[in-house]
Amino acid sequence: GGFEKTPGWLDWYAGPSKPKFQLPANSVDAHCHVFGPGDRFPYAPERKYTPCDASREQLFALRNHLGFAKNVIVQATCHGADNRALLDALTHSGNRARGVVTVKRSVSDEELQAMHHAGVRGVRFNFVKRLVDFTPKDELMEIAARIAPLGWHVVIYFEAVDLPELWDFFTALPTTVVVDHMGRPDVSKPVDGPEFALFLKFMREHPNVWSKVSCPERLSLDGPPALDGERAPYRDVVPFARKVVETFPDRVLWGTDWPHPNLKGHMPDDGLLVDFIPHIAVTPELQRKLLVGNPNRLYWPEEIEGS
Ligand SMILES: O=C(O)/C=C(\C=C(/O)C(=O)O)C(=O)O
Repeated sequence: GGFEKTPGWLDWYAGPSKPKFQLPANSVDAHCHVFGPGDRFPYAPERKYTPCDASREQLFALRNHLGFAKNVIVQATCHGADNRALLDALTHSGNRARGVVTVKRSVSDEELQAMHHAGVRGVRFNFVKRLVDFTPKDELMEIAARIAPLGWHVVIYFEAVDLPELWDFFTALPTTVVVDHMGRPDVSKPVDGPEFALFLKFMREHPNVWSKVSCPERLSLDGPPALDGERAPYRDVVPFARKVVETFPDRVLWGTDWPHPNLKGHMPDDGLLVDFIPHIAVTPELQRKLLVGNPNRLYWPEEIEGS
């Protein structure tokens, strides 16, 4: 116990609004976290920030409030490779949550099997330098080779400037690869410029690569949005997210990123983040792929008729 939250850290938005956008049935919040509570699930000693506690009960209450049917809970760096809080949430979700864990090469096959049974379907490799220290690529590739037979995929979180140096490693991964937050493009650059073109090339040339089009609040340089409901908030992010959704409609996912770790400028109202979706997936068909078809095919394939 006694974990002091990182100074300047904002708690998630209390009392999120009810979205105006009606989520389709069986929609999935495909990127969110549970943190602690610290007295039950201590934060990792090697962490680079200490979050506020964010329990499975609060996550599932938000799911119901927003109108999602399911969650994909992603291990965050503040818990390191200690996945107990995440696994506890999966086992109390009534099969309505799947997980993406962080493991070290020392993880045993029995542990991987137990995680699979609990609903884990992927591992996360984080390359964001403010969040993690360096992990040797051979260790990561060894982990990818061990989880591939389980049918798991690899979630990668990196910054756009690092894509060139990570390119050979990413394109050698033997699994489906899911990119967090479009690889954090610099939205001050043109959407048809060379930087984002490299990310689009990554997806175009590698059909095993998917992307989450989430976290506009992290990418936008607009600052706290004037959410008047009509004008799209985070307008500088919209062209980037629309480009990915419309170019690769069958390989995109969306998530709230609740409880939004490491946000200091403003904290988004999760209800208004849901209202952002129609600005980036502009037809009901694209919305259904983004929110229902794609995440259920990837995380609940056993529930799809004829699968
Ligand atoms: O929650 C996110 O996806 C984004 C962040 C943090 C993490 O992913 C993490 O700590 O694992 C961030 O950009 O600070």
